[in-house]
Amino acid sequence: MTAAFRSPAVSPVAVPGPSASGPAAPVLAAKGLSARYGQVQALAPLDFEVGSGELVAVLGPNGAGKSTLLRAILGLVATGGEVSFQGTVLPRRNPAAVASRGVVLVPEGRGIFGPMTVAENLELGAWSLGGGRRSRVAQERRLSWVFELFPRLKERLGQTAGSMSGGEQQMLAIGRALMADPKILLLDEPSLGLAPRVTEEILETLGVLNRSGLPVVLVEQRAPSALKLANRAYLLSLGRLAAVLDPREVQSHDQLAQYYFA
Ligand SMILES: Nc1ncnc2c1ncn2[C@@H]1O[C@H](COP(=O)(O)OP(=O)(O)OP(=O)(O)O)[C@@H](O)[C@H]1O
Repeated sequence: MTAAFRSPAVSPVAVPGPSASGPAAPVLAAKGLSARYGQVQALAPLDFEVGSGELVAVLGPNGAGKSTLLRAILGLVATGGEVSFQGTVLPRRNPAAVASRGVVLVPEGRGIFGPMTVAENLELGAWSLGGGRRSRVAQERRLSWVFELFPRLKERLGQTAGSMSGGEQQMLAIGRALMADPKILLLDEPSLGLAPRVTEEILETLGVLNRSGLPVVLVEQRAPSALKLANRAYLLSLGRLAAVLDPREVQSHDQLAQYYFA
C-alpha cells in the first residue's frame, strides 16, 4: 500500500539532499519557465528537463505548482521563459499547436466526455492523425495498442464514459491521449480519487508505456509510487523548485518526509 503525502506548510528554500543531474540530451527542456494567473505568480522561474525515454516525476504538496508547471509547458497559462521540444521552441499561448507537436496532456480530473461512449472518446483523441485512409490504418493500429494496454476499454466500447468507474475513466483518459500519437505524455495526478490497487495498476501501465520508449512527465501526490517508476523527480513547494531528487537515493517515507518538512 502506498502512502500519500500530507500537505505541510513548508519553506520553499534550503531543502537538503541530493540534486540529480539532468539528461545529457533532453527531449523536453524548459529554461527559466515561470507562470502567473493574472498578477499572481504561481510558478517562479525554473529549469525542467526530460530526457529521451525518461519518466520524470513532479512531486509536492497541494498548491505547490505541479499542475501549473504542466499548464505552463502546454502554454495554457501566461508564462515567462522558454520551452523546447525535440530541439524546437514551442509556441506560447497556443496549446493546440503544442499538442500537434506531440506534447499531450492527460489533465487532472481526466477531461473525458461523460455522455459520449468510450469509442467516441477514443475517436476524439485521434484528431491529430488527420483524415484519409492512411490515418484510418494508423488509428486502428493505435486502437489495438490501447486495447492491449487497457483490455477493459475494449469490453466497454459502447458504454458512456460517465457511467464507468473512476479507474476505468482514467484508463480512458490515458487511452484517448495515446490515440493522439504523443511523443511525450504529461499526466496530472492520474491517481486522484482512486483506490491504491487501481492506482498501482495504472502506474504499472505507465511504466510499460515508458519502457516502450515514450517519455513521461508524471505529476503525482503518491510520491513513493511515482519514485518507483521515475528516473528523476522534481520537488515543488510553494511555487518554487525545492529539489531535484534521484529516486535511487530517496525511497523510504521517512526520507521523503525530510524533503517535505525541511
Ligand atoms: N486559475 C487560477 N487562478 C488563480 N490562481 C490559481 C489558478 N490555478 C491555480 N492557482 C494557484 O496557483 C498555485 C499552484 O496551483 P497548482 O494547481 O499548480 O498546484 P498543485 O501543486 O497542482 O496542487 P494540487 O496538488 O492541489 O493540484 C496555487 O496557489 C493555486 O491556488
